[in-house]
Amino acid sequence: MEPIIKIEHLDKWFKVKDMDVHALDDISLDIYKGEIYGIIGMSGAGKSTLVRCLNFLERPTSGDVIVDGKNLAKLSNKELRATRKDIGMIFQHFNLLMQRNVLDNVCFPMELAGVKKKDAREKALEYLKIVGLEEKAKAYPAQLSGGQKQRVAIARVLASDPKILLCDEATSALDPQTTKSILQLLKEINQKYGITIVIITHEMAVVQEICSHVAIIDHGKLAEHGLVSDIFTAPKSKEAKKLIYQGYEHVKEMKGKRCVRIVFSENSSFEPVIGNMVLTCKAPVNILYAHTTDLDGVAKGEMILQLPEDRIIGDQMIEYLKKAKLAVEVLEDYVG
Ligand SMILES: Nc1ncnc2c1ncn2[C@@H]1O[C@H](COP(=O)(O)OP(=O)(O)OP(=O)(O)O)[C@@H](O)[C@H]1O
Repeated sequence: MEPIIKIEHLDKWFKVKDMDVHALDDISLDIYKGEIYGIIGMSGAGKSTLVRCLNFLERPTSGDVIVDGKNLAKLSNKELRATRKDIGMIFQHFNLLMQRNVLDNVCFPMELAGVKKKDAREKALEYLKIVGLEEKAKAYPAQLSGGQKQRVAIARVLASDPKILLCDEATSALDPQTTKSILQLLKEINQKYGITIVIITHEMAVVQEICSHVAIIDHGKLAEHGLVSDIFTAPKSKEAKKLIYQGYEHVKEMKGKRCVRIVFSENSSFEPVIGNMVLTCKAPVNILYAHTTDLDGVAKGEMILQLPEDRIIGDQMIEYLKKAKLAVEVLEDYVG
């Protein structure tokens, strides 16, 4: 199967006064139909530039973007416009037309495409129903909450029947509860219509909530990519580790101490493992953090243990946990 988005050796340079900024540095990535692909990185990493290169809002300096078999660099302007119709986009600040009501906002792209007014309204109401906002059809954007505005933007993008939906920090202006409901809606859309979704975010929680795959971008380079559950269980790059650990509330407690992070499938019997480890090594451990996360339908448990000060006993414990086939990561290098 061919990927629906193929990014090959993508490079983007910006010239700012007499300085050259290397915003994207040799990025190659395959995204397949039906995936929810997260692109995550710190501020300035190059995420927005990358997503804007996917529909040629930004032209890459070199490299190729192939969407549904079409190399965007080789298309005429007309062909590019036609291909862009397959790629919808939603934004952090929703980009609604403030002087139009909700229904007219959703109708707008259909009007531009020449759909008859009556048909457009019917379709728009259908999409408003899907996003749960039928009763707000006559309201104006100023009368809506942030979450409702993003729902309108989602209904509007669905009205163009996209194959791909790009979400640029689409939940960054929303509170955690509203974020969850918008992510749930995106997941439903992905499952119901088979739309491939690319999500740009700086929050690992967003990736963990709905993405099947993730690419970690750091200083314009691809640091690591793959299945979210694999990277969560055993992050390899320093950037992936940083992103996964940045959410821990107990980071302060871990500072200066020797801690390990273990990850296990929820149904595996980890409790006897910890208990037996303590009995075998004859030293107690401190549980600093324990949490279960649902990653794309796979329940994963994670725990952060503070090891005894005695290094030899600590080493024995690490060995014990590894022998028990748990994913074990020593945290001392990355905390703080
Ligand atoms: N139009 C532009 N002109 C000049 N430099 C730019 C332009 N757009 C982006 N850059 C630079 O490219 C780099 C990557 O920026 P980009 O906006 O893609 O990062 P980001 O990961 O999306 O960051 P954020 O999360 O803060 O939006 C930054 O150094 C930025 O200053």
